[in-house]
Amino acid sequence: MSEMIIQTKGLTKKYRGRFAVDHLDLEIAKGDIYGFLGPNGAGKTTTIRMLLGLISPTKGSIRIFGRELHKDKLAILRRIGSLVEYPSYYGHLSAIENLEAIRRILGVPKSRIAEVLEIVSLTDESRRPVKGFSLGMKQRLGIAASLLGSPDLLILDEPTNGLDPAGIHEIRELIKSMPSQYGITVLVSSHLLSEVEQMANRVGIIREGRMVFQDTIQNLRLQASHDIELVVSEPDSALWLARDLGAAGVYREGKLIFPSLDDPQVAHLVKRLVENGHDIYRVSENKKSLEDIFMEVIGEGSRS
Ligand SMILES: Nc1ncnc2c1ncn2[C@@H]1O[C@H](COP(=O)(O)OP(=O)(O)OP(=O)(O)O)[C@@H](O)[C@H]1O
Repeated sequence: MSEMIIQTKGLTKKYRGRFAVDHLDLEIAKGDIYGFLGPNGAGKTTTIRMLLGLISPTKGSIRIFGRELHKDKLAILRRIGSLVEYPSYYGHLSAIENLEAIRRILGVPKSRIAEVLEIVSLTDESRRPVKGFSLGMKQRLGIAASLLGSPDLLILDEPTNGLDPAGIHEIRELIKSMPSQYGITVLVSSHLLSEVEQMANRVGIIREGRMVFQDTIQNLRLQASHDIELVVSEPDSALWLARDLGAAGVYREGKLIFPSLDDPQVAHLVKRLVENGHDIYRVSENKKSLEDIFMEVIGEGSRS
């Protein structure tokens, strides 16, 4: 099994008796781009604040880089870069000057500023006052700042929130390069699956503080049921025959719809229908989009 970078057990945060985060077991391995998903108010920011040691858990444990966060906080945090909500800058100062202020606090070499500006493709704009930057450029500058300390782990809270499609694309490409080019593991939160599905290899979905799904995106797709749709010559009697065979379906918009039939069941059903004199015009699979599956998982599905 690959090395765990973040592992929480029963991580819980209560505010005035209400669970903001409820017994969360996060597992993020080295090299992951982990999409941390959930609707607004699900508990993502609260979880991230606990991971960064900004607030204490009510209960549960946090291990980062294999060590307990509360025992080795400073050593662990030194290896984490983060961007939580909108970063604030001195608007009248340039990108270089803003980064210089942070560099001094961190005590890293001056040469690191040019390196991080290069990584986020802001080298050409680095002498302009930040107040003229677009939101996407400001977010990239925030990521540059989080990279100054050469972190092993990057934690980004909704980095694409409020960006236009071009800005989202830039941040996505930047995040995608982190594990492969710089060996950095990434935790990125979002309330939209579409924003993380093209960059994350694993996702954790939370709803009302609880983990409802944690696995690869491929397995998220697989776990969803696919409807099998049949168009036949005599739908009513075909439906009865299918019921006798144990396949409960419905007739809708000219199609017989059967949820969750596996391949042998489909083959058996088709065979028996043909044997009983039915003409079968079409057999198709209605695959749900990843977004449909996500909405179902977070309990906002219109079809379930
Ligand atoms: N300091 C606080 N005091 C009381 N309740 C809080 C506090 N911080 C968060 N909460 C509550 O905890 C729950 C989770 O909030 P959190 O901000 O972690 O969600 P989120 O998933 O990050 O959502 P968003 O994307 O809207 O920030 C919400 O119901 C919120 O109202």
